[in-house]
Amino acid sequence: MQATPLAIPDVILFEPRVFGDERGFFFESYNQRHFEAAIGYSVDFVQDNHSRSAKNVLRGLHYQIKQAQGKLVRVVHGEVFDVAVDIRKGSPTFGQWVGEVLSAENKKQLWIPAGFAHGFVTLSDNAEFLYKTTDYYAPTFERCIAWNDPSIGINWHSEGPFSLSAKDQQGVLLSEAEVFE
Ligand SMILES: Cc1cn([C@H]2C[C@H](O)[C@@H](COP(=O)(O)OP(=O)(O)O[C@H]3O[C@H](C)C(=O)[C@H](O)[C@H]3O)O2)c(=O)[nH]c1=O
Repeated sequence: MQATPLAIPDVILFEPRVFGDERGFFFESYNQRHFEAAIGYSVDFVQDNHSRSAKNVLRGLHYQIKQAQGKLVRVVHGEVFDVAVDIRKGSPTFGQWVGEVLSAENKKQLWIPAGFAHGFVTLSDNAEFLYKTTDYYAPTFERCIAWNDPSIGINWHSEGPFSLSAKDQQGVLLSEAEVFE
C-alpha cells in the first residue's frame, strides 16, 4: 500500500497493492497496522457507511461539529470527485480544499481526519461510496457548508448541474459556519 499526503498534508491518499490473476483481483481494502503506520497515530473506526449516488449527485460539504468524524473513503462502483476542506481554526490551510478522483478502477482511498468538511460529486452514471468513520452519526451535531462557497472555490471537476438534498441546498458559507477551535 502506498500512502501520499496531499497538498493539505493531514489528508492522505492511499493506493493499495492489487494482486491480479486470471480469476480477477485481490487487495486488502483496510489493514489497521499499515494504515496507522502511514498516518502516524492510532484511530478507532466505529461505523461503516455505504451510499449509492446517480451522476451529478453532490453530497456535502458535511461535518459533525461535535463527535467529529475522521473518514476513510473509497469507491467500489463508478467514479466520484472527493473533496476535503480544512475548517480547523488557526490551521495554516484553513479554508483550503484538496480533492481526488476515487473510482472502482483506481481503488484509491482518502483519509480525511476530523476537522475537515467532506463532500463528493458523482462523475459516473452511478457510484457506490463506502467509508469508515471514527465516531458515530450524530445528526444534532451535523453541519453543512455550501458546496459552492466562493471563498473556498472548489473545482468539482464536473459541469453539473448538480443534484443536492434539501439539507445541502441550505449549506452555509464558511464565514458563517461553526468551525473547529
Ligand atoms: C450519514 C448518515 C446518515 N444516516 C441516515 C440519515 C438520513 O435518513 C439518510 C441519508 O442521510 P444524508 O442525506 O445525511 O446522507 P449523505 O448526504 O450521504 O451524508 C453523508 O455525506 C457526506 C459525504 C459525508 O461525509 C457524511 O458522512 C454524511 O453527511 O441516512 C444514518 O442513518 N447514518 C449516517 O451515518
